[in-house]
Amino acid sequence: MVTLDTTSQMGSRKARHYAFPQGHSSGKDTMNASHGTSGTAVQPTADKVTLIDGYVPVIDLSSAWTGGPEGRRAVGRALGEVCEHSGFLAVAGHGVSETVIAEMYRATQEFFALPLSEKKRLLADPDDPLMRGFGRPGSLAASNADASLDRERALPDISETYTINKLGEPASPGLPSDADPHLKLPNKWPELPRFAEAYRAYYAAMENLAREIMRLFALALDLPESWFDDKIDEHMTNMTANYYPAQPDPPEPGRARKGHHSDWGCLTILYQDGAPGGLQVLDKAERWVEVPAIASTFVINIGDLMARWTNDRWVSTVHRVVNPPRAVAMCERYSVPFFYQPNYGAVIECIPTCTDPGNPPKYGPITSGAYIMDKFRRAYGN
Ligand SMILES: O=C(O)CCC(=O)C(=O)O
Ligand SMILES: [Fe+2]
Repeated sequence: MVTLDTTSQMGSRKARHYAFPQGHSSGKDTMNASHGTSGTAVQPTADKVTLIDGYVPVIDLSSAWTGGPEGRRAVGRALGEVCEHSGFLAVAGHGVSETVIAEMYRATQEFFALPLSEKKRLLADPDDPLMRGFGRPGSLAASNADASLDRERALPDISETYTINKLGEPASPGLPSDADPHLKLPNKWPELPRFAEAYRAYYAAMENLAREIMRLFALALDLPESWFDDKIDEHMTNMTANYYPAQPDPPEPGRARKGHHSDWGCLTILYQDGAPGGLQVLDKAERWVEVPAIASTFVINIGDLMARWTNDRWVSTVHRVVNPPRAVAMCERYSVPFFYQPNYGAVIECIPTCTDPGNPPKYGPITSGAYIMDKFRRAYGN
């Protein structure tokens, strides 16, 4: 699948990226198809929801689609347990077309391969609270509640980003009249063949998956299955492609591909390729645990807003993206998170089943829109 020649690349200082294995574009959806992912492929079995156990387990969603109410409850239970423990998992059986994923990945590689001057033509409007287009340098670690802004901003993440949001689409969700009009700035599309098409198709697939996962989350929280529906039907989700360039020279001490942080929104659905210098999560013993890229799965994690919504019953776990070891420093990496963010006006306040007399609500109400805009200001200074 993925082969790495670590002996000669430092000499050539030539960036390496992960090619699709032969036959990938057949359009067939199989559990073993792969597009730059590595690690063990997982095989769903009819009678198991948890395919691989651990701090970041692999959960098979198939029973939620095919197993009737009992299947949905079983998957909901499994998701709920993980969300209380690590808040990080990989999902198989998600139903997203391999072709849609492969097209998004191809488009992503093509975009970041453009000359910097071309990418800068799509630079995010400084007034855009959601930083759509080619992102400014920034530091995710600066968004942490306890961060020293000056220190973190002096050590920006070693990545490039490109972001779209549904609010920037022609038929975009409504906003209250007092909302910042810049939220409606249009998405910035590169003039690359089939790029916008690939991104829109992938975004739509993520919207479907996220909505379904929210329904399973409702079951996990002993809520009616449709409880979240009217809070996410006009969601304002940023989909961000991350490009982590090769590192011919050792990075400045203290700088990482992405500094440690927790995600801000409700849940993140992450596509990651299997290149070295990847994702790690902090476990309960404060050890960094690698999150391998497993073929045909997505990583899912809970964000701060969901932790707040559940009165901290569910956890938003700290993670980071490390620099590659020097022996493979010429390996580029790509990842594409879909940061699911409820409707602008959705009021996030303690979910009724997450409190009782001995466990009062810890946080006051806040709207989804105000919350996310504040996080952006911290990380990118807008
Ligand atoms: O690149 C990754 O695997 C994760 C990136 C990430 O954590 C983020 O963009 O919030
Ligand atoms: Fe993250």
